Amino acid sequence: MKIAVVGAGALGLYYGALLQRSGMEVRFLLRRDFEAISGNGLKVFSVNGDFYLPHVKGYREPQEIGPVDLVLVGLKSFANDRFEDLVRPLLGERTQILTLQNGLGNEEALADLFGAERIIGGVAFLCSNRGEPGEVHHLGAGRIILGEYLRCDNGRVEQLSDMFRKAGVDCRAIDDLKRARWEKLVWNIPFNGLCALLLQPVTSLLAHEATRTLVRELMLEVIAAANVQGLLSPIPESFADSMLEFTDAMGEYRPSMQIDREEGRPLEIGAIFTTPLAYGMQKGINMTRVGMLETLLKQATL
Ligand SMILES: NC(=O)C1=CN([C@@H]2O[C@H](COP(=O)(O)OP(=O)(O)OC[C@H]3O[C@@H](n4cnc5c(N)ncnc54)[C@H](OP(=O)(O)O)[C@@H]3O)[C@@H](O)[C@H]2O)C=CC1
Ligand SMILES: CC(C)(CO)C(=O)C(=O)O
Repeated sequence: MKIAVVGAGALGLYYGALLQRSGMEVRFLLRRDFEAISGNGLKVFSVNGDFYLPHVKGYREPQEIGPVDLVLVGLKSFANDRFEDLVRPLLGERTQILTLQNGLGNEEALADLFGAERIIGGVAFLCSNRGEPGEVHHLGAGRIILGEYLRCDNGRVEQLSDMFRKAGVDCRAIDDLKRARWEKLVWNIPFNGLCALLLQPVTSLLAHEATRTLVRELMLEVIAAANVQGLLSPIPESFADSMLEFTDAMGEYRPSMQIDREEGRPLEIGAIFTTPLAYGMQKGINMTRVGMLETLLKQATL
């Protein structure tokens, strides 16, 4: 399988490197890291063992890559307005597009431009950061769940899961991508939002009764909005408690949105807050606390 990685940052470089190491032909669309990677290859520092790829195919323009079998999208969602320029030149008649971005609306944006039947979504439970040009740091986790954007035959998602598993990624196919996306938001909305706002790690929120309660209330709002979206099965309220326990075990973790704010980068407020709020409103659910958090984040990053 010939794969193009569009959005070759913390997530795209990490998964792309694993796929190349397992024998796939991977072509990376590079910007900041073009010279470093084209000249000296890619170093992966990983909790599962470091490795080095001396020869990596890097390109500055998608036209130089041409049509591939799979486009792996790892852009931050605020760059989705570049889909047309960056993805179109990579498409052949049967090219599949897999987005591993966080939040809602990414599959829809790709489907509107390139056709819904091409689109596959993946929810990545990964902690990776960029390093110096030519380096990526995998700090933990890495599991992916994959689902079709249109609910139909799951065959090709099973094949992609198999490809990721052969590359060493814990990966499985699921029937309800929409449910998986909302489940991830149950974590991302309170923790990414509050940690980015306060510039404090998850432990600060969990240590105090009042902020722990606020996190849980935000989670319950997200679950209520999720459960009117036509999921195959509802998300139980107990999911909020399991997410709190999961986070208790994470220690001083700083969510990606907090790191982005600390480093002065734009935040993915649209995909993680604005679009879920709109989907809730369309079905009559007003997530008031989530709306307040969205407003505060926008104010804080003006
Ligand atoms: N990192 C993680 O652990 C996880 C990330 N995610 C999600 O994955 C997505 C990607 O996140 P992450 O990898 O952390 O983000 P990064 O900012 O590290 O990577 C984004 C990449 O996109 C590239 N890019 C942006 N615009 C262009 C363009 N016009 N042309 C070419 N390349 C471009 C950037 O280029 P340049 O090199 O020039 O900066 C960068 O390499 C997000 O939606 C995030 O929420 C989900 C789970 C975990
Ligand atoms: C759930 C978690 C911690 C890992 O994927 C995450 O999504 C993040 O840091 O943004």
